[in-house]
Amino acid sequence: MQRRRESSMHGGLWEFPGGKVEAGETIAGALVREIAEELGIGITPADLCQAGYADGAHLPVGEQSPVAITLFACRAWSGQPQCLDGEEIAWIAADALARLAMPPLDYPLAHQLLEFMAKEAKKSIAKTG
Ligand SMILES: Nc1nc2c([nH]c(=O)n2[C@H]2C[C@H](O)[C@@H](COP(=O)(O)OP(=O)(O)OP(=O)(O)O)O2)c(=O)[nH]1
Repeated sequence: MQRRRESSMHGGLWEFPGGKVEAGETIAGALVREIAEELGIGITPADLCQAGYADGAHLPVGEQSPVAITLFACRAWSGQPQCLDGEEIAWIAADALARLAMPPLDYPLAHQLLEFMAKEAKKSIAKTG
């Protein structure tokens, strides 16, 4: 997880690393670029698997935002993550994410990530068992 710069919108809160899709990019292509910029590691679209999605519909009426976030799990990368853009970065266990102070959409994403990981674990047990 990455803690946003104090001076930014949602400053000081923890979020999944990533960022906005630019014109002409795919969502996965934008994530490859953002992860290189923010963490200095190399990932490829082939290693990404969609793990969640959240938009204003996940928030209470009156708190809705125009932002939509797609969450990807990444199975492999090259290099060591460094904090190049935020205040700090940290590995956080998925079941502890909801206790972090995060922007609103990251809570439903953290919940979906737990469900995704549980499904993946079941698949892996079925394959080996
Ligand atoms: N992670 C997260 N971001 C949110 C939520 N709601 C919301 O408006 N945002 C905004 C904050 C940021 O402006 C934007 C995410 O884009 P970003 O990570 O590229 O952040 P940024 O604008 O500070 O960075 P940048 O374009 O300068 O690189 O979405 C939310 O619930 N979670």
